[in-house]
Amino acid sequence: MCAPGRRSIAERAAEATPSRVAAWTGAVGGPARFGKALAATAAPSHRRVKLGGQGRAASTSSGRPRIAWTYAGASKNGTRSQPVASLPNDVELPTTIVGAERKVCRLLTGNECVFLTGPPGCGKTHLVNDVVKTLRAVGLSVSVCGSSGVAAALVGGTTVHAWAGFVNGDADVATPLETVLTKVIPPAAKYRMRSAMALVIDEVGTLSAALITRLDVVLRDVWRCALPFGGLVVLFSGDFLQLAPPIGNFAFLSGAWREAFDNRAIVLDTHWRHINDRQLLDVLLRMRVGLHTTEDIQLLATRRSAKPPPNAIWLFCHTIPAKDKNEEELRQLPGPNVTYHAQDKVKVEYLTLDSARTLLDEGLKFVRVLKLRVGAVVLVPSNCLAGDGVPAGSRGWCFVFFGWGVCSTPLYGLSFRLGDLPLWM
Ligand SMILES: Nc1ncnc2c1ncn2[C@@H]1O[C@H](COP(=O)(O)OP(=O)(O)OP(=O)(O)O)[C@@H](O)[C@H]1O
Repeated sequence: MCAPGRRSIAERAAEATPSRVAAWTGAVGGPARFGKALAATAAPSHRRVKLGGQGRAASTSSGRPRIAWTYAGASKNGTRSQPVASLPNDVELPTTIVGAERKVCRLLTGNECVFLTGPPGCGKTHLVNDVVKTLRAVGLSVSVCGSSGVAAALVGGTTVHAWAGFVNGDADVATPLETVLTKVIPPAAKYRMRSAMALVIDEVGTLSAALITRLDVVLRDVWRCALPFGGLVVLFSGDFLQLAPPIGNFAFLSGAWREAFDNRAIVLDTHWRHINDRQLLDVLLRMRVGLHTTEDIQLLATRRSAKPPPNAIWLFCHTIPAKDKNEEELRQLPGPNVTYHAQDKVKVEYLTLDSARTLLDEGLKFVRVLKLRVGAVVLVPSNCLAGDGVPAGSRGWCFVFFGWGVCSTPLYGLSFRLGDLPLWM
């Protein structure tokens, strides 16, 4: 029962359902229905099984009836009576999407898990972003994660740990499962897991097999379904020939991985990043598989210099020396600092601004206060400007700062050099 004037979750879900989606199906159930889900393991081509519960038709302002989530009575664990999202059967993909994007979207909406891989710069993250955009546009609730804060930022998501509510980080992989389920994972995270129709994880190569296994068993419990990842359809993307997990075994050694993907993968093979430098691309591709030649090493050695040019990018293994170097370079530039303060916004109901701020600060490690000066070199860390033709990793420099009306934060302009063409932002 809802208090007068307050709308039920079913009504709110129905209103949030875009008109292009025929229905969201209610899927809740008690232990008696669990057997159905277990039986479904024998039919992998139709992986997701509705666990029962009463889908309730709710009409919207347009009068179109929709089916939305409902509760199906209380269970021993109160949170278990929360609704579970499930993929609609009849998702209609836009005719404009083609190629690999179409293939991945068709597999996912057909309840097939997808592992997307390929060499560096072949567009895995780019494709993941496109797929997420398309699936959301047709009304699916898609959770997006990266294996690290930076990987998450590139796909506009959160870390896997944050999404799953592993608030103690990797410690929650080793803690007994029952403790993690009952005492660690907050209700908000369980709600998040139950609300997702698809889960996307980019840069999965650096996650350990133990983490994948833990995620799998947690989702099986939260969804009350014995299928891999509880029946949640997943898109994992990454390249196992780039970085190994810092701790533990490769993710593909997890039993859940084999159950979800077997040996199947979609492999991208168009090289976008070094498209204009075939020689470097060949060296990198040989290094990736450990087949680099003496000539490759000699070629890379020519890039070594006792006196690096002023525009060289410095790489550090740790944040503190990188920050110190940035400060040092900034001090050498003339003119005053122009300071920018990050402004966080919350778009979801289950987070307060303060908790979102803590999550962003801890997870993404982006600076809260950024100081720049005219002449400072900047680097685009994500594909946020890809729509303007500026790929991730592009370098630019601040050439002027504008004051604008009564705004206290000045606008700034950047010039990015792409080949010989300066692009003014
Ligand atoms: N289909 C595409 N059209 C245009 N540009 C693309 C396309 N796919 C990728 N790119 C560009 O190529 C660059 C590399 O893409 P991306 O970062 O997605 O590759 P990746 O395979 O994820 O790389 P890595 O393995 O290093 O993470 C990006 O700048 C991206 O904008």
